Amino acid sequence: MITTKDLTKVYRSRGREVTALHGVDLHVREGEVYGVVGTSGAGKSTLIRCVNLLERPSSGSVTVDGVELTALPGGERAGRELREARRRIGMVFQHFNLLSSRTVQQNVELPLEIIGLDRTQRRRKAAELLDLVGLGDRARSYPSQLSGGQKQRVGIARALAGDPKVLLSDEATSALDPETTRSILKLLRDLNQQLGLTVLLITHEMDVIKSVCDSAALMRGGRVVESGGLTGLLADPNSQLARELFPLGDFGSGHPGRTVLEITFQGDAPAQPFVSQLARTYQIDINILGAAVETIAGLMVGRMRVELPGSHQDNVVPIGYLREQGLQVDVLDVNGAAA
Ligand SMILES: Nc1ncnc2c1ncn2[C@@H]1O[C@H](COP(=O)(O)OP(=O)(O)OP(=O)(O)O)[C@@H](O)[C@H]1O
Repeated sequence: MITTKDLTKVYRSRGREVTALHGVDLHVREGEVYGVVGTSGAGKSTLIRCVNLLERPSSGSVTVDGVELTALPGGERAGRELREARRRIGMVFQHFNLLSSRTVQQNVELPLEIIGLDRTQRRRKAAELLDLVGLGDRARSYPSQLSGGQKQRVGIARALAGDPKVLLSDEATSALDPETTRSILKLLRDLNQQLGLTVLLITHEMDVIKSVCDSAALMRGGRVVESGGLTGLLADPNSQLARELFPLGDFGSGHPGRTVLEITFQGDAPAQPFVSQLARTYQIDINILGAAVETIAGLMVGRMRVELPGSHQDNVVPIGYLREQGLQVDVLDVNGAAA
């Protein structure tokens, strides 16, 4: 649904050049919630602004819903085709960007006025959208009379006015408290499911990725350093995103002459029995160094670090047994890294 190829953005101001994006390839599938995470200055805002061409990339291409936006004419002012394509891309902002002199309903009607809908159609559509975001009873309020979460709901209703297939969210929950953040993320998830909306969001919070995203990309220094579906990333022992999403903590790394395993299980895989089954089957003492269970992307994921007597070679058969149970098993070296 959204593809960027070799996207590069160089800002030039007062003789200085900053390369904010270095050849970014991103692929967001239809109907998924995709999160881009990274620390400040990683290039997230630049990336999301390049996706709807609020910012013109220096090179590379952006395709949304089959239309290559970067191939459409438009310099300082967007041409008609680009404006049409943008209408199918909604955007929500960290600071809501509502007009304070307009009521909630008038804010939602604004993009409908630009499209040229008449008054009756605008009213009907705005009322539907406000109902959808749970603010049907606040149509006549002004933004200053609303809480942060309610303002963001108005921002979301406005973003949906052009019946977009794609919603871009630029740190939509960063200005909100944790409980309001949860309710806005739930709303985004509900809209994704009810309307089949594809959502691309940027955030600096791993919790946002964990609670709402199907896929994620990690950005650093203007580059995507890792990306993929969350379940796949969690099964990858070398994934840095997975470690940040699901930190195991410092459980220690065992003793020389013993083997440390990291066991990851997902969904319905039994959390406990495999350790006792393994101990019984092979008559070995198993030392549990640590364990954690979390719900990520709606899926229960667990990880356990255990220590077995003997070297890796001595434990080839028990390790094979665990893998036969459908468990992801990684043998850690003495420093705790996957061998
Ligand atoms: N308009 C601009 N002119 C010059 N440099 C810019 C401009 N916008 C962003 N930059 C620079 O580009 C780099 C990436 O910035 P960007 O805002 O995309 O990162 P970010 O990951 O969104 O960070 P943050 O979360 O702090 O907004 C930074 O070095 C920033 O200083």
